[in-house]
Amino acid sequence: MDVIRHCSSFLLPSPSHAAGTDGRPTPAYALVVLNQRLPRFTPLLWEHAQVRMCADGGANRVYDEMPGLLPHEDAVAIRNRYKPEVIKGDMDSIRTEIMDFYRKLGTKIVDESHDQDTTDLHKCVSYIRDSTPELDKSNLCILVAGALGGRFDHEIGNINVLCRFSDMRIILISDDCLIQLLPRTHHHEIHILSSVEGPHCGLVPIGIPSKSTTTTGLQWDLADTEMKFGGLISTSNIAREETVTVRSDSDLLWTISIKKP
Ligand SMILES: Nc1ncnc2c1ncn2[C@@H]1O[C@H](COP(=O)(O)OP(=O)(O)OP(=O)(O)O)[C@@H](O)[C@H]1O
Ligand SMILES: Cc1ncc(C[n+]2csc(CCO)c2C)c(N)n1
Repeated sequence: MDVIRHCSSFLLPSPSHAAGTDGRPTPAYALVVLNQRLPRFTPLLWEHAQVRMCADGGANRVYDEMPGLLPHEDAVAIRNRYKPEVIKGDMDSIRTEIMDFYRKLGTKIVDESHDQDTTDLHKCVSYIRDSTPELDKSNLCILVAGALGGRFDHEIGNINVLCRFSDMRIILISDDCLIQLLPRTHHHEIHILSSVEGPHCGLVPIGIPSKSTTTTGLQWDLADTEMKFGGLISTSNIAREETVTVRSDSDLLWTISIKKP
């Protein structure tokens, strides 16, 4: 079975640091900003990304909160510089003046108010998959800012997007942690960047129980272990080694804490 290697180098500041540790190419990143308080490192994610989108009310957040994250720069200049390429959603949360502001700057607005069966994050991921020919999909990683904390129905809806697009690399990010899906179709090698993440982590079966999961590099490793809701799931685990490996017969969520500055 093929191995997928994971590394949170998008949390590191400079492109040279972010270029990977072993000569492998850095992924191409797309950023989706949701309607939640912006994580403090959103400007960094923005710089790493080749395409930046806002999900509906996420555009309010970029307009309102980006200047506060870059307090030494002029707010007007910040708002003009941090311009999403696309705003997509059912448009019931974005304020009219924000939509007008970004439209005038050239942002593409995609109104899908007719679709009340998929979330705005789902709509944005579909757009990135289907309407961004400039992005190299073989090496694409979608970073989602503001996906956690707040309303639980939104959080679980965001996690469901990981499952609905299980063949895409999508990472949900908050100030405190990140979450991604480890599909059962691959073995996984997770490079831990201990300067910015860990040690607290978790592995959780999603959808169906796992009959067998095996890991290395954790304080409480699993050895052909069963995991299920209502039984054992791995929370409050600790990443002990620079590389954590995971193999499982079912899709798992991997989560790791993000260090405070
Ligand atoms: N409190 C939250 N926690 C996590 N994600 C959120 C939260 N609020 C919004 N989001 C995410 O941001 C996206 C856009 O938010 P927005 O408020 O525009 O959604 P919405 O469609 O108006 O939701 P609703 O109608 O249920 O309030 C949502 O689809 C969701 O992915
Ligand atoms: C069974 C079921 N539950 C909830 C919704 C509502 N809903 C789900 S996604 C969405 C769009 C949010 O921007 C809305 C309103 C539905 N359609 N079907």
